Amino acid sequence: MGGKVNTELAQAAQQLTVSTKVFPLLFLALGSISTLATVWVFAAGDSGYSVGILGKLSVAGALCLLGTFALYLFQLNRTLSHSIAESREQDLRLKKLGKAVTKSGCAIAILDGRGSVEYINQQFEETTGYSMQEIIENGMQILHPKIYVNGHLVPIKRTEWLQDAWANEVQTTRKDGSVSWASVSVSVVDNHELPLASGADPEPSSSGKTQGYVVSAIDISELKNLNHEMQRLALNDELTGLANRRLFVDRLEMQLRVSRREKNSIALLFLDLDKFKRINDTLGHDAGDQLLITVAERLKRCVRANDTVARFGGDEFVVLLTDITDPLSVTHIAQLILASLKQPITLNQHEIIVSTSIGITLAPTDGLEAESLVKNADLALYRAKDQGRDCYHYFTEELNAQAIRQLVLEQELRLALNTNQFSLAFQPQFDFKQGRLISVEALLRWNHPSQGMVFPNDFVTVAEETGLIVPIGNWVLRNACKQIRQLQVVTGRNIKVAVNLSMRQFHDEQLEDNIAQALQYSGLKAKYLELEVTESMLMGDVDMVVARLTRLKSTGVSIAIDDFGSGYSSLSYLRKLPVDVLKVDRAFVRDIPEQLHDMEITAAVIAVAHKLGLKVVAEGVENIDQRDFLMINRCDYAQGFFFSRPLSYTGLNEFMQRNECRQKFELSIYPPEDIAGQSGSESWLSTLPSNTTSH
Ligand SMILES: Nc1nc2c(ncn2[C@@H]2O[C@@H]3COP(=O)(O)O[C@H]4[C@@H](O)[C@H](n5cnc6c(=O)[nH]c(N)nc65)O[C@@H]4COP(=O)(O)O[C@H]3[C@H]2O)c(=O)[nH]1
Repeated sequence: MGGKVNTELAQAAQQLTVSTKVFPLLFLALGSISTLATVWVFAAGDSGYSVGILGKLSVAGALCLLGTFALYLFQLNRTLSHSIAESREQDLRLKKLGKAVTKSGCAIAILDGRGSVEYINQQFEETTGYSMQEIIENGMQILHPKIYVNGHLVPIKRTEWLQDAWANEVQTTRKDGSVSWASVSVSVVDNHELPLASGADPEPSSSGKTQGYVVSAIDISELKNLNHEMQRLALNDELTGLANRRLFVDRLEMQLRVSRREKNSIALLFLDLDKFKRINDTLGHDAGDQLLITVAERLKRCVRANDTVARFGGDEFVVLLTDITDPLSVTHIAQLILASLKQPITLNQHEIIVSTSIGITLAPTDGLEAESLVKNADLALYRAKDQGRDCYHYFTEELNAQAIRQLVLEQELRLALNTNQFSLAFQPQFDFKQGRLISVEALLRWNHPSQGMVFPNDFVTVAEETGLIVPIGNWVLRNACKQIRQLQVVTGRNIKVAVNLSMRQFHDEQLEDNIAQALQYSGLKAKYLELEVTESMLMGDVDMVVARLTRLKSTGVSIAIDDFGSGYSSLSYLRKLPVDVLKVDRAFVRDIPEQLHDMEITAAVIAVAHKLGLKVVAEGVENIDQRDFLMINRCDYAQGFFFSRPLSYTGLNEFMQRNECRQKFELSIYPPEDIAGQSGSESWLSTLPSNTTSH
């Protein structure tokens, strides 16, 4: 705008110059014409005529002269009025500009060509807390301005920012010592931008000499704080304040670059609290949170300030140890962590002790990529857990090979499901009182194209981890119901079938629908289907478990607890659960009669289960002593190699046909009141075949 005003002023000045040059020329021309006319008249010699002409010419000249003068005055007046109007307008504009600067919401400072402050506006004073006088006297450096350079806050050099179009986010310190942030921009004022003196020519921009600087700043402290908070939330774990996975991986990548450059090692420790879920479920989430906070604090105390402790979520923590010179120091820190976390923690007035498992990997020895190192440490952690928890384990190539094998297994399992490679084996369960087969347990088999028969213990864990167990489990459910219903029709006997549920299936919201569909599709009545859940699946929030079991039972099926005794549930906990059958874990039956302790436990479990109105199945009965012990202790049902190995559908059919008459006979020799003290005696059971085509 200033430039336009200057141009207009220059034009007016030029007009005035032109007018003042034209007037004397006109005057001279007219004077010359009248003089020439007079000379010519005198030369002609006719004085009377000449005087007359001369007089007329003189009058004409005088009139012309007057006219021209009047015209000149008119022109001059117009130019002057125009200039006055323009200068008023410019004055007004300048006033407006001045007001805009003084009252601006931006903090504005005007500096002279040497960078000394000449003026700051009201907003500048309010934002910084300094008066104009203080800023003029001390300069901008009193604000301790800093900017980010390569991720670090550094003071701004004076020469750095006093240049045209400089713009940056600047951190300053207010008079009260608080820190603020401003978005600052600088404009240079050249001399050609200043109002021009009358008649002066505007100079080209390049040759303009710096007359001063205008610095304008907008306070962005709030925005910056918000940004900082968002960044904190994005990079830090909200609960513990530790780095989160993103920040950790960033730091890991940075440290990998440093370690490559400086040729030193780093270590990554992956931690998982043992049985954290149980603490969370029993003491509540607030206690769980408190525990995680305490663990975070303890971990920080175990490492140096420049090491990183992060929380990946849940109860997973990761520690990055840098600049390792002695590999033993990593073991030492792992031991320190194990010991530190094992110190008692008070939660909700309960003193608890947590242990942890740690997986360790080293770079560059085990890998050079952040992603693979995290994976390595995770694999090593799994191995530490497998080894009984509360310990650390280093990553090895064997672990890696095992992980690859699992990946292959996962792909093979998917193929197996789509190409019908699964089949079922059925292991009979006998009723001691009736002396007959009353039920079978359906057991999954995988007919691997190259490895032959594969047993569930070799693939169920991977199927569970990958979630494939859900479709595989549904396949088992449908086929078990279908084949047993078929067998019921063929043999005319309404035997039951027990199907194993996996953890994932148990929590699958579709399970009830899948059960209903399997029953409907097969025509099997719900009362002939039993679901086996393991003790470990029932751990946790008792109300939730009861609700889940109640929903399952509403489909009409019965529920058995498999491997009872291997977990941590008490018999009093059991009382609350709507279950029908207890299966005593094979581990207790195995050492009967050698282990007195196991015999006592088994007898106690049977007695209490009966008190709770539950039936008891003993698993893994392999010999006559075990059978007799169980009979004497009034166990209801038995299953094991002593009676029959798992059989194919055809094998089971044959088995049932063969034993029909014998079972009738055996019924009569088993009056419950006669069995006390009969351990080791011969009975109908010893006549059952212990060798049949097994599956
Ligand atoms: N040493 C010994 N073993 C005996 C004896 N009697 C039976 N067994 C074996 O013990 C296992 C009994 O099944 P489980 O405890 O439910 O244990 C099962 C069950 O937890 C799981 N499983 C089997 N089928 C399925 C299934 O369809 N779904 C799920 N989720 N898991 C299954 O795999 C486990 C192992 O199954 P299998 O290899 O078929 O092994 C079977 C069976 O062959 C005995 O007298 N001595």
